[in-house]
Amino acid sequence: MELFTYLEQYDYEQVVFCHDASSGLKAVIAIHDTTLGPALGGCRMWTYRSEDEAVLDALRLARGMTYKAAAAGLNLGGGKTVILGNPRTDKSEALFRALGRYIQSLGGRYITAEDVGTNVHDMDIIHQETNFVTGISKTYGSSGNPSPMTALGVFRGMLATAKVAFGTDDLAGKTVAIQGLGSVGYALAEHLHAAGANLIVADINDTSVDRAVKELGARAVSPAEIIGERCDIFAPCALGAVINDDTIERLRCGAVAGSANNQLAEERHGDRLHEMGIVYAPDYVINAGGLINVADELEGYQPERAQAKVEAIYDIMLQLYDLAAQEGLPSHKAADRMAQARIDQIRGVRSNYIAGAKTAPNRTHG
Ligand SMILES: NC(=O)C1=CN([C@@H]2O[C@H](COP(=O)(O)OP(=O)(O)OC[C@H]3O[C@@H](n4cnc5c(N)ncnc54)[C@H](O)[C@@H]3O)[C@@H](O)[C@H]2O)C=CC1
Ligand SMILES: O=C(O)CCC(=O)C(=O)O
Repeated sequence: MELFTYLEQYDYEQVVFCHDASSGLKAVIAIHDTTLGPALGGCRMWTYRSEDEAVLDALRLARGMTYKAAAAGLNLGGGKTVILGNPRTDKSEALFRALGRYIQSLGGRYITAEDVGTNVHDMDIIHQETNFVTGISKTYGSSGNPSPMTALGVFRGMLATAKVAFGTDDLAGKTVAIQGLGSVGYALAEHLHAAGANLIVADINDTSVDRAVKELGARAVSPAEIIGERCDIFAPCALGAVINDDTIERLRCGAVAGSANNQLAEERHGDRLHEMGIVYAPDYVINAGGLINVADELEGYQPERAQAKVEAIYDIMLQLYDLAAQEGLPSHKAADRMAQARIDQIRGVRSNYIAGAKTAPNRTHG
């Protein structure tokens, strides 16, 4: 990868390569844009096939966070960390503390949280070295695991999507195919079950699939089949780039709405969904619930306030679909336009110098 060419193309601010020989830490912190505030985004731990793949993942995820915060109305920029390693075998206190020290060295330009492969316990370890971490244990006055709020936001966004795709936001009797029953996917399945939806599920981990079959009456299919299942809504809740050249023509759904980041392998796949008449819920708008929840910590966490903002994803999604219809745009392009417009407006407002300006949210606990 031509790194600086890529950074220039999408206007990234900073990439930090973190290496610590004693703990074995190899990580990349990508900061895309801090116009609206400090970059906040989770920390992913994954067994990447190559270093290039890891760097690109960090970059793509960080840029998504810039737009996610902007579209959600938060005063935060976009960043993300990836740790190269196996989350099952390579975790240690030393590794997360080494990362915490790198995050501390950025002086608040970047704040971390959970992502795939990391959890509240890992964040608590990072917290031993830095306050620039969210989603730590509730005993610190923090918000804990963001996944339930992400799932709630996706559920609310799915209701809005159904309204546009099917003319009703009643999901009773609708069929939703969920790819990935992890922290978010399973909690989403529970909301859908409670709303009377029929579930089709797949995961590479049989335990969560068996549980969904038993507890939620879901029908299980293999990970290879799920994307081609006939359903009303396909919900990608595993990893990114699932809508790609190999999968897109197999979709048999009226809408795509799920939690995974970077669902579209390329922008043109969003255009193709639009041509196919499939309503696409832009990932970074519908999955902002976790971010909204952890961001609330920066003002002193209040669960009711955070939940109200997460539930408002329903309204943001409807505004977005309205904009897309008015402008004749595919929804992913309308989302980019909505997010970029806010960043540009606030950049203009902030161009006036004022002494002692509030530049970042204040964390009210340690
Ligand atoms: N946890 C959160 O609050 C947020 C998560 N997201 C995104 O949502 C997605 C899911 O996140 P989590 O639930 O936290 O992760 P997780 O790691 O708990 O769950 C992912 C699940 O997907 C399964 N999976 C992996 N590959 C699969 C495949 N090929 N087919 C079917 N299942 C597969 C895994 O076995 C696992 O159960 C990720 O893309 C993440 O970046 C986005 C915003 C916030
Ligand atoms: O929900 C989180 O863990 C923090 C935000 C984030 O990293 C994300 O939305 O992808």
